[in-house]
Amino acid sequence: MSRAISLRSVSKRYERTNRAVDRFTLDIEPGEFVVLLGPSGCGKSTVLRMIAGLEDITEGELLLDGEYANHIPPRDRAMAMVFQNFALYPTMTNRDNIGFPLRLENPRLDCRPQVEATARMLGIEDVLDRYPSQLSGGERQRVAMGRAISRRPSVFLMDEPLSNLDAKLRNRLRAEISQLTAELGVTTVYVTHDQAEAMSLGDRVAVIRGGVLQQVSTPRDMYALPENVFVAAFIGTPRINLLQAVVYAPLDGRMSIDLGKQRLPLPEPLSADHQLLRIQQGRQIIVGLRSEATRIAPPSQARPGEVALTGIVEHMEYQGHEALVHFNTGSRPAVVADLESPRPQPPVRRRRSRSGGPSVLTRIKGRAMAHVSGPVVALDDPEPGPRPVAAERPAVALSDLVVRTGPDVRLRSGAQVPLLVDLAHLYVFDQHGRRICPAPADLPGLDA
Ligand SMILES: Nc1ncnc2c1ncn2[C@@H]1O[C@H](COP(=O)(O)OP(=O)(O)OP(=O)(O)O)[C@@H](O)[C@H]1O
Repeated sequence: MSRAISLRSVSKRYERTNRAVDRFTLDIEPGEFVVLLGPSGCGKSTVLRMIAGLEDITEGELLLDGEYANHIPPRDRAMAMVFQNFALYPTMTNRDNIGFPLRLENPRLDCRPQVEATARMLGIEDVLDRYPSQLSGGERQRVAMGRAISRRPSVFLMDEPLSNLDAKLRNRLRAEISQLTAELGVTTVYVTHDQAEAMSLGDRVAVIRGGVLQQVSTPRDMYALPENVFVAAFIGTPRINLLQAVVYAPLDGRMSIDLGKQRLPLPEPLSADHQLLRIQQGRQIIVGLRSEATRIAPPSQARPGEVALTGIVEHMEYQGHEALVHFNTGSRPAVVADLESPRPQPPVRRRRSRSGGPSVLTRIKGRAMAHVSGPVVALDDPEPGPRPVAAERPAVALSDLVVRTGPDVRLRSGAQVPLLVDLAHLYVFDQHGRRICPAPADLPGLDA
């Protein structure tokens, strides 16, 4: 049996802390595999533990198969949990470890057939009579999974079960978990901070930041239509290029996006999405370009919808099957709060503000607070009103645009290279980080 799980505006407050989980709402279908994804400390494990009943819910409701379940003790929820640290009993053989939940349920049961069937499913029949200390990490995690599935639970809760394993083993076990949960048809909630793992495993992925659910979508939609800049930056490798920009919309001329030293002219007639950008005229926005949205080619080779830029090669990252070229286009990257490993930024040369601008301390405080809630994007020194095109700007971070290319392309550092940007793959986020292009589906009057 597999169950439906609903979290309705669920919050968790620990003593003397802000909400670790803040009004979290999510409906999980029976048999669905949902991944909770987010940076360290965002509240993923707390959500999982509230589903398991290991953590009280401060506010809101948990429903299991539509029934109010906040008060149900963990042992009566028919759920099994797998943790990152395997959590096996060292003095028991692996056979006894797998059979333990069965014996707990019914001490007189001969659990051997069920243990052996489970072990066969996981390919660990040969190690049943050894102890956990005599196993490799991957085998140990299989035993831990065996223990979780032996009782045929109605829900699997997995908290970073692969994070203690090396990359190769992780990939293999990932595939096995996917196959196993599909075969058993058990509702699975899986916690990870690894976006690649989330994207490859989940029927749906729920991205959390600072205890707040940002978006829940299929992996494909999450990549194609991130609802905000945080999701856009969290999903995908290499990280999406996020550039500070301003919409330039003269009454009598072509609309464009001013990236600092260069502009992206919007093709005419304007698409419905691009027309909506007109109301952003003069405001700071964030342009998102994934590494595959730009290619190295001269303007003469532009296809419909492509516009020209140039970039100076900063460095190349050879990846075997492809190469990533890091360009300086004279733009200013937007800084996304709360990502685990922000792009390294070289020191930015600034003029000291004499007119009472925000102090360094205020800016640091602002960014620290953004870890808990608030804006997902930090636009350094936002300048109100339209900005003159190609005006003198403070020095920019050296590399602001990463472009994916074939492995055989050879480029010299410092070379100026023509680029074509495919505007069909242009994302625009407003100054709060919300996606405005492609326009959100719930925008009134836009059906597609
Ligand atoms: N028992 C506790 N008492 C007080 N604060 C707690 C407790 N457990 C968790 N927290 C806080 O709640 C927040 C969410 O923690 P949680 O473990 O759910 O995050 P997470 O996303 O699973 O992080 P990680 O990936 O590092 O495990 C964190 O700020 C954490 O410090």
